[in-house]
Amino acid sequence: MKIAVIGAGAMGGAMAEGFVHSGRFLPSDITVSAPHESTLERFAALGIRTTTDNRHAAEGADVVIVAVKPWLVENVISGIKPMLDYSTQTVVSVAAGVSGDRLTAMLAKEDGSRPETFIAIPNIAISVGCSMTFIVAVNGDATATENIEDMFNSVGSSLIVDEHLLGAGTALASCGIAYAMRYVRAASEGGVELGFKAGAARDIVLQTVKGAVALLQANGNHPEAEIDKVTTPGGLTIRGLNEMERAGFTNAVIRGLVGSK
Ligand SMILES: NC(=O)C1=CN([C@@H]2O[C@H](COP(=O)(O)OP(=O)(O)OC[C@H]3O[C@@H](n4cnc5c(N)ncnc54)[C@H](OP(=O)(O)O)[C@@H]3O)[C@@H](O)[C@H]2O)C=CC1
Ligand SMILES: O=C(O)[C@@H]1CCC=N1
Repeated sequence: MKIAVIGAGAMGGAMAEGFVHSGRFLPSDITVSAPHESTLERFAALGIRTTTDNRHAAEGADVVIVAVKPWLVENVISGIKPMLDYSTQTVVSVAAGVSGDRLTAMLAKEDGSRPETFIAIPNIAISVGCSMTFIVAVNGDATATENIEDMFNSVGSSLIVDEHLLGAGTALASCGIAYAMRYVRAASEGGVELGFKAGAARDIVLQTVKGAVALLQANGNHPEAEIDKVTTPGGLTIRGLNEMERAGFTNAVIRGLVGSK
């Protein structure tokens, strides 16, 4: 499968790197485009094909991924639309907040034809094969949907959702990875105040978070059931948890998620 990634910033770049590191795709099967040569150099160093011409990138690709800022999607699509072959090429937008209806309108040709079209919202861990990606089949038959799902499953997990859940998914997983990292930062800073050097505190927090994830994935328990095993009655953990809640921990997380939807 040949993939064109239009836009080589944080997300486009992470996707290109992830696809190559997955081992599923040859670097030469990926083409990345961006307006500035300087943006493209690090991809060329990985053997990825690069170009400053979006049309050239899209030419011959089975899947064209649009990974520019939301307000540039229309312009980018109108630039490549005349040479897209809708009978063979699938278009995927990763732009947050650009609806399926808008994409369909942007992509429609004068004869009314439209390509297999998807919205996919990954998160930045796609670069290391650990994305949580939400996929909406805007106009996708079963085979195309399977292909797109397969492509994103090669770089993490994916979930097909109705479009009305996309904002929630974006907040929880794509913005959410930043929120998880903010917890890591906060806990690391706490670790320094408690006496560890910064690097050691970070490593300790990462191993602790890894342990929490591994436990929950292994037994499928609700987090509170695992927390109950840690909170020795009258012990230390419940004092810490209650202090965190007094400072608004759960409320702050939920407000952050709802605020980013
Ligand atoms: N960052 C994230 O975690 C996530 C982002 N997204 C979505 O991904 C999209 C990109 O976001 P992000 O990567 O963060 O943004 P960035 O600003 O990091 O990247 C945008 C990229 O687009 C390139 N670009 C600008 N204009 C054009 C053009 N006309 N043709 C081709 N490329 C162009 C820029 O090139 P240059 O550098 O040369 O100027 C840059 O490489 C957004 O729509 C966002 O909603 C979705 C999920 C998560
Ligand atoms: O902050 C943003 O708008 C993008 C979309 C989701 C994650 N980053």
